[in-house]
Amino acid sequence: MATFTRIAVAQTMNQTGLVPLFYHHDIQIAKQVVKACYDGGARLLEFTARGDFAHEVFGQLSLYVREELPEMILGVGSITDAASASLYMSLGANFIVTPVLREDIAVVCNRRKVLWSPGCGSLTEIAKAEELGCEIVKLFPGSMYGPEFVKAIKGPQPWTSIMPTGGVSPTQENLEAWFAAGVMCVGMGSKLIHKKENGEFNLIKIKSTIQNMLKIIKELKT
Ligand SMILES: O=C[C@H](O)COP(=O)(O)O
Repeated sequence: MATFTRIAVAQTMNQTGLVPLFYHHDIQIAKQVVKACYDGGARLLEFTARGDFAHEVFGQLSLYVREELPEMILGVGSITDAASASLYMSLGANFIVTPVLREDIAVVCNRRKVLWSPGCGSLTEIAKAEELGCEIVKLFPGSMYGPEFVKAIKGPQPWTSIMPTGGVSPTQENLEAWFAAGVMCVGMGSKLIHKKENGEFNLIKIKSTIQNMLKIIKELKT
């Protein structure tokens, strides 16, 4: 089960403002990426459960994080049904991210008091998610909507906490636009979890990009 409460997860999302996300089928490589993110200062990580046997990799990763990086809050993404959400919570997921809003997922996560963040793309979906107990909605795909969409939502609903994901980039300009619009944090995958020309993850660049981003986000949040 989760080792962090949903309140602790939400607070860390708010404090650090960043949720890196990635998937890899090889546990050794997955561990290296998580460690690089941790060394860069990230304290949340979403493992996107997109491959066959992803739950087996996640289970091992979850044990690794508990033993070696106990301050890291490991969650899971790309969850599309309640059974998968339950499986990953049993494997230690501290938060559940989903590409779409589904009531069955809300029910099983609320039952275990695990934070869940559903992909939403309209004010109606956001309102429904909040009625179901959602603390932080994922605006997905973020770049298709953009910071102006967030500003428009925060007008009538200043209480809404938003995490754009999909197409978010680590540049100062992009981060400034999102945080000025009022997002709580950003989710970031391909533009952060860099690969080298040979296809291997560039762990040094991942670490330095996160260090740099966290500085920028901290300034934008103060
Ligand atoms: O839900 C996850 C997104 O597909 C990640 O998008 P990204 O790789 O553009 O950050």
